[in-house]
Amino acid sequence: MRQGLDLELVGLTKRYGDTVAVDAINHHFGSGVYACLLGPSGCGKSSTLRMIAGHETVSDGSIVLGGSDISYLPPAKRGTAMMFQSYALFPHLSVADNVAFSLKMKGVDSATRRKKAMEMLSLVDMTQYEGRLPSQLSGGQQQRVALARALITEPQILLLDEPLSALDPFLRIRMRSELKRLQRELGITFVHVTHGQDEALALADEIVVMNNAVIEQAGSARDVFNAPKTEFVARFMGGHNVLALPQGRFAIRNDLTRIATESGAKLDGKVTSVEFQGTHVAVTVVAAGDQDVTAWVPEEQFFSDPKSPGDGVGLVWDDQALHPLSA
Ligand SMILES: Nc1ncnc2c1ncn2[C@@H]1O[C@H](COP(=O)(O)OP(=O)(O)OP(=O)(O)O)[C@@H](O)[C@H]1O
Repeated sequence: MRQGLDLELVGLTKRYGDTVAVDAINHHFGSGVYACLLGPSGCGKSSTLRMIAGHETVSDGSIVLGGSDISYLPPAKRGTAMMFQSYALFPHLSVADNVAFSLKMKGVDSATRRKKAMEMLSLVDMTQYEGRLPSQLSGGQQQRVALARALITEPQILLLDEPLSALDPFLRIRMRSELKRLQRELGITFVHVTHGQDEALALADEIVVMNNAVIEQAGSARDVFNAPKTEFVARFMGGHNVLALPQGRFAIRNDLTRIATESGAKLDGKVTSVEFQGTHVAVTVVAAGDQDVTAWVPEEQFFSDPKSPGDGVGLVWDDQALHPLSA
């Protein structure tokens, strides 16, 4: 395992003409974390990643790796490596030559290149495909080659831009656990851009949620999911209701919102939809103030007292489950 370095973004800004794509963000990535930059399309995730990689110029602010300002270094001198969404493999080069490519550019001799490329291919379990061309590989295999190619430079930080988006759902879940394994084995920092909440929750030690060019919230996956600070984060992470109550606005998890079985409901409403989801039933209620509130009722409990659209119901929760929202 390599000794990692901390990565710091200080007032990092990206402007394209009049568009502010990244607006003076500050963040500290501890060494050896798996971090996900999560947010909707256009929020500035890729611009942030590309600035860290050096594929996009910094408009303002700086990128500091292990105490050194790398904002103006060329990509190959930063200690970072990037894996692209499209993998960007060279179609005319074999798997082994694709992986060894950056070493060739650096003038490393062919025996050392080959040895190193085979080590990297072994890391991603692809040694037997070393002689194939990219077009002779499946999407998942191409992705492994792209990973090996990025890792051969021994980066401190691996940057991944939507690395799983081209894979089918089954393979995506498999590759996701492989990424996590690789990161653990190498002990380096991974910064992974995604717009998938499930992907971020499954992978990340730390989730950085971006919206409109700024960081809305950052923290451990568990904290960001369990205690969203803004309405945007609560809605974007999913699995939450946003409640407007006399004492303010709050987020509460759907599974901690319950249908009252006796009197004492905190909100009354009418069922508008009932969806069976396997382990639970999602019961959506329109409550006072025309707000939609969804309770995930464990399936056995639901079927012992089923509800249908049009039924009047009460909603209850423990007040400790409410998280005040700042915006
Ligand atoms: N080269 C460019 N020239 C002009 N505007 C750009 C350029 N690249 C990105 N933008 C704009 O900057 C904003 C942020 O884009 P960015 O690609 O960083 O977002 P994103 O969160 O990665 O989105 P996506 O998930 O769709 O890739 C968007 O409004 C986008 O239109």
